[in-house]
Amino acid sequence: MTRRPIAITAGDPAGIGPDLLAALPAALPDLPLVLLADRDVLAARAAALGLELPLPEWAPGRPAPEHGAVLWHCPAGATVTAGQPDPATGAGTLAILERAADGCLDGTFAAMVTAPVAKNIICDGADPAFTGHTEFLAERAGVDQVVMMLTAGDLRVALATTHLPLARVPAAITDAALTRTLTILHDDLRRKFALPRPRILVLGLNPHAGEGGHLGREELDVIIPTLARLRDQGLQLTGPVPADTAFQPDLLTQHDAVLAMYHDQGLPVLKYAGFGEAVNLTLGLPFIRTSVDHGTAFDLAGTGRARAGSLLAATRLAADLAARTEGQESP
Ligand SMILES: NC(=O)c1ccc[n+]([C@@H]2O[C@H](COP(=O)([O-])OP(=O)(O)OC[C@H]3O[C@@H](n4cnc5c(N)ncnc54)[C@H](O)[C@@H]3O)[C@@H](O)[C@H]2O)c1
Ligand SMILES: N[C@H](C(=O)O)[C@H](O)COP(=O)(O)O
Repeated sequence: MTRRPIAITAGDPAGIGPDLLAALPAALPDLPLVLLADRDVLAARAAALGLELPLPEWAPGRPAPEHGAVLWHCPAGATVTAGQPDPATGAGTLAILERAADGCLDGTFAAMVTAPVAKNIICDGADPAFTGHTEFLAERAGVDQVVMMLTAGDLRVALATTHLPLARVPAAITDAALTRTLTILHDDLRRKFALPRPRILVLGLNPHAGEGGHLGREELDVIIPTLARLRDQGLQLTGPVPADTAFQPDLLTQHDAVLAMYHDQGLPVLKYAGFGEAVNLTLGLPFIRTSVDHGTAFDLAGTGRARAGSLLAATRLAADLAARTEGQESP
């Protein structure tokens, strides 16, 4: 088990993040956790849910807990009402992400786990260019490319493009970007998941993987030649295969991960298979970051009906990965 604490970020203070954080200390008493949240928001949500939550407070410079949870108070920046998002809290939400990422970069934290943010609320209140944790953390860590991968049981789905308007996806699938994505995916499956020769199933972009060029040329012009070159370098790649028939048990059991070309090609299948228990990971960062598979669910904030399964799974996976990769040059 990791001795350094894991940072857990609260996400949008009006969403279900604080509900889930309030339940975490009792659910995972053995793990050292630093919860980054507004103390009043967390206390109010715990009270609404009938949870006991007297958490010791922590701040950088103080001894980190070896087990159990502590709170790093991070002001929300506005009065918070559960279920009513407010762009005035956007800057506070981003400041939490910065603190967690910087703590991972300087070695204070073994990993970070994120509860959901609302991208539009951050765009409206703090940073119009914000598109998601994935891209934000890549920039904060100074890396040019990362890979979003979600896991649900044995199913792993990674994405070649993330939070991009659909109209801009084809142009983003270039030889350089695909090469980088597949290299990161291959390396992280080896290092983080102990798969010495990962087998990756790559989807086409167009219906029927382009039907020999009659339904789109991206397969012929970019994906097929890139995969051929990477196979020559030793990567085990199948495809590009038509996305509509790729998610069948026979094919999936022969592969360790699927690479989808865009967000809504891969994630609906993954979330159908495991919504509520799945975990989102960012590969290619110089630290471990996991997250929930769901959004802010403003309709459920403060009601007690938010399920905590995905946050628990994300926290356990972060702890396992931290223990597994401790001592490696880059996790
Ligand atoms: N990890 C993240 O930060 C993340 C992930 C996805 C979406 N989002 C953001 O969340 C916001 C809302 O997105 P959305 O409405 O598409 O998705 P959502 O996941 O918030 O909600 C979709 C449906 O699932 C339900 N649901 C979600 N989480 C649940 C839980 N833990 N337990 C029980 N039911 C749950 C909701 O009540 C809703 O009916 C958007 O602004 C989006 O940007 C953030
Ligand atoms: N694409 C993710 C999903 O659908 O679950 C979600 O938007 C979160 O992405 P970030 O971790 O980049 O915020």
